[in-house]
Amino acid sequence: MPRFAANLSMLYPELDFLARFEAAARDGFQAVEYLFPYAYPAQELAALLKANRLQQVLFNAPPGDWDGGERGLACLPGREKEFREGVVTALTYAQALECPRIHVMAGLVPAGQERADLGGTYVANLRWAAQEAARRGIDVLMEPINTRDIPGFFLNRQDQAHEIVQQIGAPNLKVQMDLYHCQVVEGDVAMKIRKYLPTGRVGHFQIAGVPERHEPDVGEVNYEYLFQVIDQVSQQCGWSGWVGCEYKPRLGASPDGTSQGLRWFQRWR
Ligand SMILES: O=C(O)C(=O)[C@H](O)CO
Ligand SMILES: [Mg+2]
Repeated sequence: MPRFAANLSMLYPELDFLARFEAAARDGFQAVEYLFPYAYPAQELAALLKANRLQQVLFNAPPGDWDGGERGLACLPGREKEFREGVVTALTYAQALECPRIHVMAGLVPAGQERADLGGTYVANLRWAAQEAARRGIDVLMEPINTRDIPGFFLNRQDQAHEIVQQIGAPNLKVQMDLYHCQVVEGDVAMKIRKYLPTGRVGHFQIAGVPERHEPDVGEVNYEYLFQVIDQVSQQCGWSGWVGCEYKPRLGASPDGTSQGLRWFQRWR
C-alpha cells in the first residue's frame, strides 16, 4: 500500500510552519517532507518530529538565492563551491533529522546558454554529491520539473533523469518522480511508473492534481488508479518508499482547509 508523506511547505498554509507538524500527525500522516529546514536549528525540528511521531522522509539541499529566483545550483558552471557547501549542510541536517534522502534541484538554464553546455557540470556535481551522501548512507534525488511552473528549469523529463542516473551509476542517486510534473510534461504516467519503478532508480514519488496542483482527487489525473499501479508494482519489485503530498489545498489558507481536503486520504491512512 502506498505510504503518504505530508509536504509541509504546501499543506496547512493556514498555520505557522512549526505548527504544521502536529496538524499533519493529527490528520493521520506518519511522515513529512518540505522544501528547506535551514531557518531552524536541526535539533528543534528533530524534537518536533519525535513529539509528533513523524518521520522526515525528504527535503531539499540549499537552492542558491531562492528569493532572487534561483531554483538549484547543480547545473550551473562556476557555482560548484557553493553547490558543495550546500550539499554538506543538507547532509548534516539529514543526519540530525534521520532523513534518508535529499533532493538536489538542478537549477535554471542561464540566459544566453544552451542546455547542452550544462550537462557536464550537472553530472560532475551529482556524482560528487552522491559520493558524499553515500558515506553517510543517504540517497540523492534529482527531480524533473515542468517549465510552466519553473520556466527554464534544466531537468524536465523522466527519461533525461534516468539516463543521467545510469550514466553516473551511483546506487544512491535516484529520481524523484513527481507525477504532477510528469503529467504536465509528458503524460502516459501509469506506463512510466510501470517502466521506471522496477529499475530501482525511483527514490520517491510526489503527487498533485493536474492542472491546478490541488488535491489528487481534483483534476484530470485518476490518482486512485495510479495508487493501485504503484501498489501493484511495488509489491512485485519490493519498492517501499514514500509518496509526498505536494499540493496546494483548494480551500487555500482557510481554517482547517487542508484537513477538509483530505477526503481522498481516508482509505490510505
Ligand atoms: O517543485 C517541486 O515539485 C519540488 O518537489 C521541488 O522540491 C520544489 O521546488
Ligand atoms: Mg515535486
